[in-house]
Amino acid sequence: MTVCILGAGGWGTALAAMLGLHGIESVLWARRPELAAELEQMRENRSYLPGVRLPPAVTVTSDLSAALSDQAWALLTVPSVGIPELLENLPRELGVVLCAKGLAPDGDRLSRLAQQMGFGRVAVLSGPNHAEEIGLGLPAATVIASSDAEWAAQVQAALMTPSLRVYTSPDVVGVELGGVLKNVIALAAGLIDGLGLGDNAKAAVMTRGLREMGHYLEAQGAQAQTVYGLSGLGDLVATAGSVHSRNRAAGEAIARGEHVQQGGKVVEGIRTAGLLNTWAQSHGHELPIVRAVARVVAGDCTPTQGVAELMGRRAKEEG
Ligand SMILES: NC(=O)c1ccc[n+]([C@@H]2O[C@H](COP(=O)([O-])OP(=O)(O)OC[C@H]3O[C@@H](n4cnc5c(N)ncnc54)[C@H](O)[C@@H]3O)[C@@H](O)[C@H]2O)c1
Ligand SMILES: O=P(O)(O)OC[C@H](O)CO
Repeated sequence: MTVCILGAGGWGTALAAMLGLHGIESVLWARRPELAAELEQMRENRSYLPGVRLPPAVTVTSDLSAALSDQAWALLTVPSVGIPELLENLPRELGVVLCAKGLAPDGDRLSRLAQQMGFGRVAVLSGPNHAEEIGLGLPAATVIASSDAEWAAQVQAALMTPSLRVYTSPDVVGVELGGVLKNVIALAAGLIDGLGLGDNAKAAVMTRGLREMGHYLEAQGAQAQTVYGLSGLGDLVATAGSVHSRNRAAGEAIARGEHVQQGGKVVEGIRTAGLLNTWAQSHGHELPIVRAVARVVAGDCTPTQGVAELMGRRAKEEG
C-alpha cells in the first residue's frame, strides 16, 4: 500500500521519510508546486526539515487528486489554520487522520470540525514526535485515536515500523487536546528559559501546566487518564525540554525581547493560547498559565509581569 500524506512541512516530510526508511511507499502532497518540485529534485525539504533525506519510496506531488487516487484514508499534516480549507477540498468518504496540534478557527477541536463537515471516518495522531528525530528513524511512540477501532487498527498497522511504535486509543478528545495544550505550556517553559528563572520554575510551570491540561481535557469530556499518556505528559516532556521545539523556542525568544515571526515554521501555541483563554474566560474556568501566555503573546503584559501574576495568585491546596 501507499500512505497518503497531505502537507509537506516538517511533520509530513518526516513521516514520509520515516516510512521510506523502512521501505514503505508514500505520496507526499505539497500545496505549492515549487516546493513539490524542489522536494522531488533535491530529495530533501531544505525549508522545513533540513538534513533529512527523502528515500526513493517517497513520491512528491502538488496535484491533490493524484495524491488521493485509490486512497481510502490520508494523514493531514498541514498546520491547524490550513485544515478547514484542506478538508473542504477532500471527498467526504476519505478517512482523515488529523495530525495538526491546534484548534479550529472558533476554538473547537479539528476532529469535531471534520465530523461536522460530513467526514465519516475521523482519527487523530498525536504524541511526543519531533519531526527532526522521526525523519531520521530514531525510535519513538505515538497514538492514533478514533471511535472507529477497526479503522484505527488499520492505520496503526500501516504506520507501525521498527522506529515508530503506534498505540491506539478510543479517546479522540483526550489525545487530540493533549497535543494542543502542551504547546502553550511549552511556550510558558520557553519563557522561563528565556528569563533565566531556573529549573525549579520550569518544573513548576510544567507540573501545574499538566494540571491545567487535565482540567481542560476533563471539561471537554476526555478520559481522565489520557493526559498522563504519550499525547499528554509524554508530549509535554518532549516539547518543553527540547532544542527542536518551535513553541519552547518562541517563548524563549519572546522573553529575550525578540520578535517571533508568524508565517515561517508554525508555532501553534501562540494562536492556541488566545483561543483557550477566550474559552476559559467565557466559561468561568481558571487556566492561569494559559492566561499568562495569552497575555504575553498578545502584548498585554511582559513575560516578567506574567510570572509575577502567577506567583501572586491566592494561596490554595495543590489539587
Ligand atoms: N514539526 C513537528 O515536529 C510536528 C510533530 C507533530 C505534529 N506537528 C504538527 O503538525 C502540523 C504541521 O506542522 P509542521 O511542523 O509540518 O509545520 P511547518 O511549519 O514545518 O510547515 C508548514 C507547512 O504547511 C504548509 N501550509 C501552510 N498552510 C497550508 C494550507 N492552508 N494548506 C496546505 N499547506 C499549508 C506550509 O506551506 C508548509 O509547507 C502542526 O499543527 C504541528 O503542531 C508537528
Ligand atoms: O516544534 P513544536 O513545538 O511544534 O513541537 C513539535 C511536536 O509537536 C513535538 O511532539
